[in-house]
Amino acid sequence: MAKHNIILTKQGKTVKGTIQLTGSKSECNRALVIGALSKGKVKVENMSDAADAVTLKTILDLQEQGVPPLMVNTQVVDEHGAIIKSNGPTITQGRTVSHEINIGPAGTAMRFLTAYLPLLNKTITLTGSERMQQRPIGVLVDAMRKLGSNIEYVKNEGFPPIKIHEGFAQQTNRISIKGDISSQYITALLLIASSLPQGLTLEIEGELTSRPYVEMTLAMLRQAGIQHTWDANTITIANQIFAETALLVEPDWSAASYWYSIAALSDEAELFLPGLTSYSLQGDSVITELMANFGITSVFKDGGVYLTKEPKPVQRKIFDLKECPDLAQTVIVVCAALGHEASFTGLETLKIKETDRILALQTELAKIGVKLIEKGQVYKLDCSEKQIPQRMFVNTYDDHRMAMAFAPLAILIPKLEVEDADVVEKSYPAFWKDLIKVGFEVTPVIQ
Ligand SMILES: O=C(O)C1=C[C@@H](OP(=O)(O)O)[C@@H](O)[C@H](O)C1
Ligand SMILES: C=C(OP(=O)(O)O)C(=O)O
Repeated sequence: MAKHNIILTKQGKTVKGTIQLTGSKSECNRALVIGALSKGKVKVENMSDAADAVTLKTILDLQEQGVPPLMVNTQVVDEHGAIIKSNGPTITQGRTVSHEINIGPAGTAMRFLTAYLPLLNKTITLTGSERMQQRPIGVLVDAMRKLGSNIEYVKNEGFPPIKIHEGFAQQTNRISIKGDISSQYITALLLIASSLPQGLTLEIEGELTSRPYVEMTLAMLRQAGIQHTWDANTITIANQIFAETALLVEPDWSAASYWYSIAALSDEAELFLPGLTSYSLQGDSVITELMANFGITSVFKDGGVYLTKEPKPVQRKIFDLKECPDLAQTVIVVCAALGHEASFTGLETLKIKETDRILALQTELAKIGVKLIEKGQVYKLDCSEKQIPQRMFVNTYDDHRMAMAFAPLAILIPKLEVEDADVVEKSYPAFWKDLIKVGFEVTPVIQ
């Protein structure tokens, strides 16, 4: 697909406005899977516009209607394996041996479907973008195999695509799972736990990364009528039925983080983000505390949050981002732009996200003369050669957060060109339109 670049400019260093953010991709993806598992008893309110959530909804809806998943990828083959029909929804003859779902770049959806689809007792191949095929899934596949699912790797051991064979019979109700690679594996298993005939006890081995996302899962399950116990490193969910209820998807705090960086790089800011609360299920609401270090005050009133900026010297030297990995780019770019030489921990999982985010940050920050130096578990910014150029080209590496974390630099850099502007659709499709609302100019680059 053709990539469209844009040039961002901003006159003046004041931002004022009201921005209605779309629903949280994380909450929405959970609500959609819970809705599907409950067979419609649990409704989803405030569906997110995030492309990843829309894709997941489309796939789940098609499954429910009994239509082959993502019809464009459906193939019907004869008994010798020859393709006799593909790309069509109306399959009336032949043996349907393989439906293929292509989840694109949606990591959370990939992981949730790896746990959910085996319960449907169909043979389905689950694949994703080129990058998705490099993002590990082995820990979750191993767990699903132990539970009783027959899954094989289509290309590389431990990575998508995977082929899920029909015929699931629960073999055990106790699984031990590594906690330090991705919390999404744990969430995926917790989501299906109450639908398993014997329920599930998960024992988390080692450290648990991205813990607030697991807490979000359990809180949403509880809202949907599913109880759990969590003692030390063991979470248990018995076989239970869902309550008749609705899950309300809150606005996305990860998306809000870019408004915090815009405020942090401005001289003056008055922004209102409706719908955000201080008691959010999203761990990324910690951005209010992180950005307080940069002089941003968050006041919760009128059903949302007001942000104001008061210039102040940044004191905090160490940021641990283990519980909020999606804020890493936001916070690191702001520190770099302000020349604040902080250290960061908890970045271990960044290398397996939409891109290797450490490498991407290092490459792009070098364009403003800033180094992000790895020292064991700690990353340190060296801003000694920082310089703000007149122009900068931001490579985005198919990563929405690279685009959105670097966009606020347009407040300091007169002409900021951002590669592949559509990349933001993954979680925040209205991002560029929202920037225009507060006075940014967004000009498409004619290629
Ligand atoms: O469960 C979720 O909704 C998510 C968990 C996190 O992933 P990891 O657990 O892999 O860190 C986060 O980075 C991702 O954007 C969304
Ligand atoms: C890591 C992310 O998403 P996912 O893992 O769902 O692709 C993200 O949104 O930053």
